[in-house]
Parts: sequence; C-alpha cells; structure tokens
Amino acid sequence: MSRKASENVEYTLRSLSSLMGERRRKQQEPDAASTAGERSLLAAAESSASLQGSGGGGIGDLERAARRQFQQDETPAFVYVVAVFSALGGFLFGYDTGVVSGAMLLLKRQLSLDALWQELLVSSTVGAAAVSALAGGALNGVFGRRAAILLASALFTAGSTVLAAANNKETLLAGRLVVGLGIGIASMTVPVYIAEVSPPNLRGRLVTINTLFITGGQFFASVVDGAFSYLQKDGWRYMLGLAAIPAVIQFFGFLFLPESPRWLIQKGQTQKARRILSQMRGNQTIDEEYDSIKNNIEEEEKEVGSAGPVICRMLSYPPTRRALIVGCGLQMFQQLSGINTIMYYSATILQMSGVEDDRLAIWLASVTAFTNFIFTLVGVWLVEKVGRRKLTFGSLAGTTVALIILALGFLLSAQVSPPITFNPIAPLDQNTSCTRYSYCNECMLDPDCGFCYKMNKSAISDSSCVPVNKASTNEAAWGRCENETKFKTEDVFWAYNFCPTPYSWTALLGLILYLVFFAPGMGPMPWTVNSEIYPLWARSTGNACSSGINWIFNVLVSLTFLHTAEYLTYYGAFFLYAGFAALGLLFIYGCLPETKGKKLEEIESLFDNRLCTCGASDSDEGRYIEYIRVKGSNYHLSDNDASDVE
Ligand SMILES: O[C@H]1[C@H](O)[C@@H](O)[C@H](O)[C@@H](O)[C@H]1O
Repeated sequence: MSRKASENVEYTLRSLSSLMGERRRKQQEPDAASTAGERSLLAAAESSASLQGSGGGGIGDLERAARRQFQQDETPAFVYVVAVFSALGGFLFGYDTGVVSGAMLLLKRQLSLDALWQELLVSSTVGAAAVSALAGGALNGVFGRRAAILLASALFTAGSTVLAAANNKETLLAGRLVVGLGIGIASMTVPVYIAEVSPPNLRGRLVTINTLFITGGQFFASVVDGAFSYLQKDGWRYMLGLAAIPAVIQFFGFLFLPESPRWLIQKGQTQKARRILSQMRGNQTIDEEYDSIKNNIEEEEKEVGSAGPVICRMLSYPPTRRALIVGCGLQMFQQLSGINTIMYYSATILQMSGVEDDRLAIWLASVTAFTNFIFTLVGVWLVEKVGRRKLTFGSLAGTTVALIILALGFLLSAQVSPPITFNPIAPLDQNTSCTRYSYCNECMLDPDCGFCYKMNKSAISDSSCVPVNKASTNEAAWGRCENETKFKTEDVFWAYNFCPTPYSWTALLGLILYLVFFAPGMGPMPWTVNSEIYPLWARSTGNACSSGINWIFNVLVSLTFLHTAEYLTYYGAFFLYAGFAALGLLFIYGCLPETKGKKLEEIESLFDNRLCTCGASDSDEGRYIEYIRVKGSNYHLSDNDASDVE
C-alpha cells in the first residue's frame, strides 16, 4: 500500500474512532462491548482501503466489521465462573460477620454468657481477620492467590464445623477465631485475584461482584438468623454451621481453578501463565497483554529493585507510597462512616419508628441487609459506566447527608424525650439503679434499663425506667412490664434501647438514604480500587495493609460506639460519623484518581505526581482510548493522537 493510501486508511480509522466516541458521548452510557478499549478494533486494512473508494457507506461497513469483531471477542464464560467461585469468599465474609448477632441472642441464654464473653465472641472474629489480612500479603506473595483462597476456604470449613459442634464457650471462641482468620485472608486475596484475571473493561464490575457477595452473605445471614430464632435450643448451631456448605464448594471448586497468570509470570512460570491467560481471554490475542505484564515486571524490578521487605520498598518509592495512602485512606473512611454500626443498630432505629415486636425487628433488620445488597448491585452496574472516582465521591456525599438526617432524627427525638413520671417501688432484693433517670433518653442509653409506659390515645403516661430482664430484652426484670404476654393486653408498652418519639420518621429516612447512597460506592469501591492501584510487586502487600486497616477500624468503630453514644448521645455519635465522612469527601476529591478502563500495568503512572493532585488531573476521566489493529500491527492512539481526533 502506498504511503498516501496508508495515511488515508489511518485517517479513516481515526474518523471511525472519533465517530464512535461521539456516539458514545451522546449515549453517555458506553456500551460494554464498545468500551473494550484495549481490544483490537479491526483486522482489515484492505476493507479500509476499499472504503476509500466507497465513501461514506464504507464507514457503515467498517463499523459493522468492528461490531462483529467485538461480538467474537466476547469475554469467555470461564472468567465469570472464576469470579463467582472466588466471590464465595466474599459471601463467607458477609455471612460470618452478619450471622453472629442472631446467634448471640440464643447463645447467651443457652450458655449463660456474660457481657465479656459475648463481646469476645463477636469481636474475636474481626480481630483475627485484621491479623490474617495483614499476614495474607506474605502468604499471597510466596504461595500465590490460589493457595491463599484454598487456605481461606479450608479455614472457613474447619471453623464452621467447630462452631456447629461446640459444647462450651472456649470451643466457640476457638471456632470464631479460625473463621476470622479465613475472613481476613479471603478479604484481601479475592479482590486481587479477580482483578488479575479480569479483562480491563470488566475488572471493576467483576471485583465489585465480590462486595455484592459480601452484602449478599450478610442478607442471607439475617434471613437464617430470623428463621432459626424460633429454634430456641441449638438454633445457633445451624446459624454458625451453615457456612461450611459454601466453604466446601469453594474449596473443591478452587482445586480445579487456575492460579493468577500475573503471579505466575512474576514467578517465572511463563508457559503456564500464557496457557491460563489464553484460556481466560478466549479467542482474543494475548500477546499484547502478556508482553505488557512481562515488560512491566522487568521494568519494575529495574526501577525499584528487589532487595528488602516489600513494605519498605513501597514506602520509599513515591508512586506506591501514594497508592498505599489512597488505598488505606479509602478503607479507613469506609469504616469511619459507620456502616457496621448503622447495620447493627438498624433494628433499634426501626423500633424507634414504631416497630415494637422484637422478632419483627429481626426480620426488618433483614430488610436493611437486603437494601444494602440491592444497592450494591447498582454499584456493580455503575462502576464501569461512571467510573470509580465519581461513584465513590457521589456515594460518600449522599452518605454524609444521610448521616446528618439520621443524627437530626435522634436529636429531635432526644429533645422531645418523654419524662419519667412514675417511680414504682422495687421488690426487695431487686436492682433499683434505673430509677435515678428523669427522662427516657437517659434511661435508653443505659444498657441495663428500659422504658415502661402507658399509651392514652397518642399521649404517654405513667412512664417509668426499670431494669431490663437479663434473659430477654423484650421485657423488664420486674414491675408492669415484667410479663410480655400480659402487659401487651393492658395497653402498657416496653421500649428497650429506644424512646417512643414523633420524629422517628426522620431517623428512618436517614437510615434508608444511608443505605441507598453507601451501598453502591463506599461499600464496594475501597475494595475495588485497592485491587487495582498497586503494581504487581506491591499488590499483595498493599492489599494486606489496606484490608488490615479496614478490619482495625471496623473493630474500633464497633467497640467504641456504645461509649461514644454514652458520652455524646446517639445523635452526637452520628454527627461524629458525618464529620468523618465529610473529611473523607475532601480526601477522595483530592486524592482518588480514575482507574476505569486502564490496564493494571498503566495504573502506576496515575501516582507519579504529588499526592492528592489527581483531583486536578481529572479532566482525563471518561476519555476513550482506542486501539486499532491494522494488518497485524497495533496502533495505540497516543494522547496527542487522541486529542487530534477529538
Ligand atoms: O464493603 C463491605 C460492605 O459494605 C459491608 O456491608 C460491610 O459490613 C463491610 O464492613 C464492608 O467492608
């Protein structure tokens, strides 16, 4: 082909790229296939040459050819199978963290657990997860992702079996610790593994599926809790033991699933890596991807060296240091916005809104978990459309507003808190410490007391603060509210952990808005972004650190909530979370770059500039990079080329 002809070909292809870009901008929603930025677009230079002759109609041919090519290039189902099997780790993470609240209600009665033991059984899992997430980095680096996932599913299976068979609290503690170790390893490995096997145009979506499975696990756990709460004796065994089923499925599944090709290349097992990569990419050519991974590893080694512990190298090399700050910051702000407290206290918030039956509240808590799940699905859909940065920022902005509404709901309720008007005489040898309070909101904040009152039309009368029955928070230890079945027939009401209030709708609105905004962005994006921002040599360690931070802040926020509420009251605690969320907004605005559509190997360059300058370089967002294959050679429209086109 003459030089002129080939220039024409290139020109026409660029026009096509521009035309498709235009159309895409108009639609505002790039269709999944056409955003496959790195796929070769066309194989036929000849048809382009003939296109010179056929004028405008040729563009139609070319576009059709491109579409045909895209359809053939469809991502093989195998990638989805791998993603779903890995995400079972997310399901177990969600299930095991979610199921414990329902199991505790039964356990504490059957094994007469005191507050310390209850606290231990709940927090030990999260604490163990923090430790194993941090240790998971080394495990992943040395033995690979597949081995780490196999180990996590073995731990889940062993832990759940021990829990189901436990006969004393010590064995229960051991089981909870083992499950926690599994959760930590899974939480850091699964996103990394999925990111490494996914094609770039689907990576965000597939990693986000892992968080969908986390929230799915939490929802399933809440349903299981509800169902087995009727089985007073040993119901907890089923609740805690059921997790063994998905764990076994994942274990056997992973015996047949492959190692991450990126990890294999890093370890010099190039033949195997090639084979797996082509299995994952179906009929697309893998040469370009393979070469770019390999070159990248070599360059990284030259640039950063391989001496000393990875974390030291990460901290002394500016791009990875910045990535680490962004990754850990995101995880920290996820937890500081209070998701787990909100989920945990959703039953209370719902009770405040007039749901008086305890069992109904348990079921309504599964409505909360379901909302969290469904809106995470919205995140799966949005992540490749609007990108990580906008999604995270928008989500946290909405979460901040929701937290303020929630806090206002509690504030208004506290201000109109009903006074205590009736002080019954305690039977001999009974606790009377609750009688010192003058208002319901003081009584409510004391975990040992509850509010007992009469309702006359909509007016509260004869209200007292009395000790709660230690065995069931549904009734008081003594007095008018002592017998649930009896007082319900006498127009007497019992409120534990909440006060009857006309402003409950404000808190309810805050709760709903919180979930709607948090779930699509702040829930999944910290995991998704962390799986992509580190170069290969730093990926395991980076994810280990950021997941560790997630778990550490998870424990901190859960353990301090009650004390925070005692010092600052409920509304103070929610205002505090809103303050953290607002700080998080500044952080995301300034520091979170867009990683959508980029190859993992390209992402490191996003952190080349000073920390928190990516907000300013945001103009690149949504820009479309077109790769064009002409007669076997790849043309990547460089930045300049692309701006020519646009
Ligand atoms: O991303 C997840 C998810 O949002 C869960 O609902 C929450 O319990 C976890 O702590 C969080 O890491």
